[in-house]
Amino acid sequence: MSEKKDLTELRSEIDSIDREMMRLFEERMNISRQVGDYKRERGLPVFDETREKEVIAARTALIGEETLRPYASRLMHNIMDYSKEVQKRPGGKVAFQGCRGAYSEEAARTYFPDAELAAKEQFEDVFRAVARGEAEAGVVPVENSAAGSVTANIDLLGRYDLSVQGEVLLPIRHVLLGAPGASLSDIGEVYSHEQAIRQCSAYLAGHTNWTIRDYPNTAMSAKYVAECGDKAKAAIASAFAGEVYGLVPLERDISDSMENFTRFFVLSRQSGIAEGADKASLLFTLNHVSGSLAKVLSVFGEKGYNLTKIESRPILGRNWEYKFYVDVEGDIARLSEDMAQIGRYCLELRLIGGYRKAKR
Ligand SMILES: O=C(O)C(=O)C[C@]1(C(=O)O)C=C[C@@H](O)C=C1
Repeated sequence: MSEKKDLTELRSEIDSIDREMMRLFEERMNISRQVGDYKRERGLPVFDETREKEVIAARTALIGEETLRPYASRLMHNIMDYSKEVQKRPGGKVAFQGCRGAYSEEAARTYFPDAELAAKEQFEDVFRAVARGEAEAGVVPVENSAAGSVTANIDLLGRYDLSVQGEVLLPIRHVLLGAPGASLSDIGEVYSHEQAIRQCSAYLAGHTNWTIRDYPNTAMSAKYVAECGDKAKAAIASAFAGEVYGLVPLERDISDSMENFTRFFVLSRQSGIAEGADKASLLFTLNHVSGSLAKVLSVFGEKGYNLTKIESRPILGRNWEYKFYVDVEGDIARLSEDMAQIGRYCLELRLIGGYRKAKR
C-alpha cells in the first residue's frame, strides 16, 4: 500500500498545477484581447451567447467525473465573464479634454466603461496623445444639438491623420453650481465653457446683473469655483462635476432646450471602415469650378446617402476658400467605391471614418 502524501507534498502539486493554469489563463486572455480588437474593428458585439453555450457544453464534456461537471461549467462561465471584461478594456489609455467631472469624461466612460482615462488640457492635446501613441483612443465633442459644431475639433480632424471609429451621443443637463453655503442671490459672476454659456443663453439673459466669464471647460470652471470658495462665483457644469468638487446645485436644468445632446467622436490611429458602419464623416475641398459643391452633394443623393451634416471651415492661408466637412448615413461599406465619383469634383477628399451611429 502506497504511503499517503503529506500536506506539503499535496500543496506543492497544487502549486505547480496552479502555475500551469495561470500561464494558460494569461494566454487565453491575450487571445481574448485579440478577439476584442477584431470585434471592435468590425463593430461586432463582444457577447456571443451561442458561442458561450457551445464552449461551456464542450468543455464540461471533457470532465470525466460527472460530479465535477457543474463546477467546470461555472468555471468556464466565470472565465468567459473575465474574457469579456478584458475585451472591452482597450489596451491603452483613453484621452479626453478637461478634468474630472467633464462631459467628455462621461462620454469616454460611456464608450469605454473599463478604460483608464487620461485628462488633457486642450483639445489638441487629445489629438496629439492619440497620434503619438500615448493614448489608444481619444474622445472629443464635435457638435451640440443647440449650440452647433465644436469648430476647433472639426478643424483638428482636418489637421491630424486620425480616424473616427465611433460616435457617442450624451444628454447634457447643465446645473448652476455654487460654493458651499451660497444661494442664488449671492451670485455675481458665472464661469463656464463658451458652448455651455450659449446653451443656457435664455436662462442667463434673465440675470442681467451677472458677469459671464469663459472658461476652457465646464468641469474646470466647477473646480475653479470650488478652489475660490467665493459665494459670489458660480459655474455651469454637470451635476456630476458639482459632486466631484463639492459644490451645491443652485438651479438645475438651465439649458434653453431640454433636448440638449452633444455628439462626441472616438478617435483612433486605426484607419478603415468599421464592419456594420452606418455613418461616415468626410472632408473635402472643391475644384474652383462653378457648381462643384452641388455636384458633390448630388452624388451623395444619387447613391442613396442621407446627408446629416455639412459644415464649411475657412482654410488657413487661403482667404475665402473653404474645407467642407460632411456626415452621411447609409450603406457605408460601399462608400469607398462611390468616393471615386465624388473625388472628380474635389481637390482633396478624405474619409475621416466609417462608424456605427450612436444610439439615443
Ligand atoms: O469567441 C468569441 O467570440 C469571444 O469573444 C471569446 C469568448 C470566450 O472567452 O471564449 C468571450 C465572449 C463571448 O461571449 C464568447 C466567447
